[in-house]
Amino acid sequence: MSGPMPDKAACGRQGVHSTEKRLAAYRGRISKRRDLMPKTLDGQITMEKTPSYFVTREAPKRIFSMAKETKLIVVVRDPVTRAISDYTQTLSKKPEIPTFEVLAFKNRTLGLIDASWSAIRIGIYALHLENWLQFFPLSQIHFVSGERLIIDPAGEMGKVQDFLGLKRIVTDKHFYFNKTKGFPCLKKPEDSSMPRCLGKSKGRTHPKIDPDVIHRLRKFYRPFNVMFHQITGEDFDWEKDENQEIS
Ligand SMILES: Nc1ncnc2c1ncn2[C@@H]1O[C@H](COP(=O)(O)OS(=O)(=O)O)[C@@H](OP(=O)(O)O)[C@H]1O
Repeated sequence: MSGPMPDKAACGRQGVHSTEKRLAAYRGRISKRRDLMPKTLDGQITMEKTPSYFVTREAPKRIFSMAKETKLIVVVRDPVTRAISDYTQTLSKKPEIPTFEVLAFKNRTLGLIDASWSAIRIGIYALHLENWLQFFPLSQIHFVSGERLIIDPAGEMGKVQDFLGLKRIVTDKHFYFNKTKGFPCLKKPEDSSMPRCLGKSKGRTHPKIDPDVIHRLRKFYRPFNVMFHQITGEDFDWEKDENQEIS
């Protein structure tokens, strides 16, 4: 950079000023976007789905300042399987990326996991949750088990409906299991006469990962899983298969 350096005070003022400007612009965008939304009528619930919010540092504060009574639903699955699923999705778009085994380590000889790799970082649920608990009480956050959502979709959906204070309308009779896909499908959604199953890009086959790497990852996640279990009071049963993915 060339030219005279601005003095510190000016730099500071400029920083505050531009932060305020950015915040004002952000609030403006949010309120404009909100004006475009249809009104929520009596008896309706407005829902928004952005998976990345759970791991976005600023999200809890922003959502809290917009509507502190918001109910939050987070779908979690075994973090090791989640990391492999995440990698599989990236691999499908960029086949040239290094192997999972290479990306997972900072130093493989020392067994040092690369926790800055997003596929791994996202699965440290306890840390992300602590960020949300600075603003929202645990009673406003509901966790859906990704594993149980596959084997017992009606049971998991029952708990979601209870959490939202809704009558249990979605039940067992709304689902059937698609053996080819390995996932449940909705028998007949309201807006169609056809069943609705997961799209083509879901349920991709995961690459086979070196069992030693899975073992190392299990060890890495264990304390965070324990912490997550202690905070939520829920057991997600992720500790069964030492060297294997939980599907
Ligand atoms: N309804 C339901 N029940 C259980 N599991 C589900 C469901 N919907 C998505 N999935 C699985 O979640 C993984 C990521 O899915 P998505 O592609 O929708 O996620 S995202 O769009 O990237 O956020 C992906 O996991 P894998 O297929 O194992 O890699 C999806 O299959």
